[in-house]
Amino acid sequence: MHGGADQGGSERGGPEGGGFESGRPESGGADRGRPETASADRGRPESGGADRGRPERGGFDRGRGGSERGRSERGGRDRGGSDRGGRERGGPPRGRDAVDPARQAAYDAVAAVHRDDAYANLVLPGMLRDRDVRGRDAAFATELTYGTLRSRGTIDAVLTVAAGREVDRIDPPARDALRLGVYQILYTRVPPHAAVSSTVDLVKAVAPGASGFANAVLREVASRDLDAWIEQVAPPAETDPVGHLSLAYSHPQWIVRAFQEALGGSVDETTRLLIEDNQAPGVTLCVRPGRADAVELAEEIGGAPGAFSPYAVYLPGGAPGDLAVIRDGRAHVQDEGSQLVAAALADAPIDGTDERWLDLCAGPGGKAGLLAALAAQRGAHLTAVEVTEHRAKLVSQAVAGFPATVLHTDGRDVGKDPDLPEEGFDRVLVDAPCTGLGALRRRPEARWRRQPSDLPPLTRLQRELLTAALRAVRPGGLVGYVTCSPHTVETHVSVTEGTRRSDIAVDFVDARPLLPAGMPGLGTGPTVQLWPHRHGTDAMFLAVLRRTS
Ligand SMILES: C[S@@+](CC[C@H](N)C(=O)[O-])C[C@H]1O[C@@H](n2cnc3c(N)ncnc32)[C@H](O)[C@@H]1O
Repeated sequence: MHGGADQGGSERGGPEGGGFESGRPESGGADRGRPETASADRGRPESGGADRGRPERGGFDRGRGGSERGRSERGGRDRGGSDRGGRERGGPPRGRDAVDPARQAAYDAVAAVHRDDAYANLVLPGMLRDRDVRGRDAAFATELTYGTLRSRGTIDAVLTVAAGREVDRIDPPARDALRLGVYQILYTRVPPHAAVSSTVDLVKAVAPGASGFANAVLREVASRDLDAWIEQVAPPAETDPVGHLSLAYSHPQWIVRAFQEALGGSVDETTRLLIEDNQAPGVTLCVRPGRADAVELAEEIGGAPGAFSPYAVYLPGGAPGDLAVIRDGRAHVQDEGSQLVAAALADAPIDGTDERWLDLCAGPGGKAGLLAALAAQRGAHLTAVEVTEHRAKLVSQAVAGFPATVLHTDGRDVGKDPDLPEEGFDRVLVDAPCTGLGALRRRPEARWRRQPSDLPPLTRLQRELLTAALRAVRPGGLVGYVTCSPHTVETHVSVTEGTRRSDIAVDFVDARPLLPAGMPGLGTGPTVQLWPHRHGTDAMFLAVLRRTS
């Protein structure tokens, strides 16, 4: 379960640290017909990306091993040839040293994700560090890893046709190497012959005997461009829009359907969202009020103040962990949407006392860090609850020095735990565990791991936590229900069901005026749904409820 500020994901080609939402890279590159997003005109480092949500292509015009060696391509076996065992015609397997370190690292990371259920954003930085892969090589390895994982749906459909067999009938090492090769051919500026020969080298190292097969398959892939392949493998947009978008923009169909429903059925907006999901997001800091100022910090580090959140600073580049401002607790890494929903709850008008704030799902502490800083300025105290021990420790670090108490307990224990009394709080945040479908751009493999079957247990928990929050807030107090998923079952349905099952009466507060004036695309209220393609933020949902009895 993840969401909110727990969105690691360095795509910066280097080890990262020092934040709750680590590394959000910027990317450059071709941008054919990419719809404008809010981020494009507000000083955030631009993310490039070609049509179809292709990840960046700029900069990586590289051949095999980082330099084109002018190798003439050897013909391999026919596509029908063996992809396992046997000795290659070109001589003995050449081993790992024939593979350049960037591609080897990308392969190892992709293989670890598929073989061991690893997370790319966790496994890759360590590999790059341990192998001393840096600079452009690290950036290349990162692009290959993230791009291949994101684009897996499209890549596998192409591979199935080019190989003449289902991808799960290709041995896993050869399959992952081929995926990396297809990605390079169809999505990057790596010259096709270099992508083919470097991938064949990789296959020789990881799947000896399959290189002839790989050579034939990749040459077939290289015979067409991405648009031509999509025309071939995707169903027609006119008769099957969801199926088409799913193949063209590499998202599972159930996720495309959920996005389209949350966007009121608009195919155009869904397309723009999917494209944005395939971009590497930039890094945003959240300054902690009272300790730093966003405009001053932006000047200090050469970044840009956020377009919407008064606490946001867009990072120009480099690893946020290197920044003194993060090390000394003046700021943390946090998506701007996460900042906005936390600040909206803190700023919502309230009658009566306003001293006891509660964050019922606080780990790893992104929103708690902001709320605790605001509480300090406003004479309030934050209680931050987290059920997972190691996350509770992260919350303690996030709120250190602020008026805050961290409870390592179950948020549903309101009324049972003496530190969580019923009617004991003026403002309560429920940043509920969710599918994280609103932050897919940060975790390249997440879209393939998540399943519709994840929804029932999550929505049950969401409703239980919301009813616990309603018990915890005093009459007249406010509850903010937040998810970093736009799936309507986790947003509107969970709020409606959670409040219906509680015998506590509530009114919806219009959340739109709680967001910065002039913020576009906030809908008809009273809830708010933020979107990557509209606001440049994660797809955060916010409902604000006032307890009336
Ligand atoms: C979406 S994340 C919260 C992100 C956090 N608010 C932030 O901004 O960093 C949800 C958190 O709720 C925690 N959680 C799950 N079930 C819980 C429960 N029953 N009580 C308290 N916390 C819970 C998860 O461990 C996870 O850390």
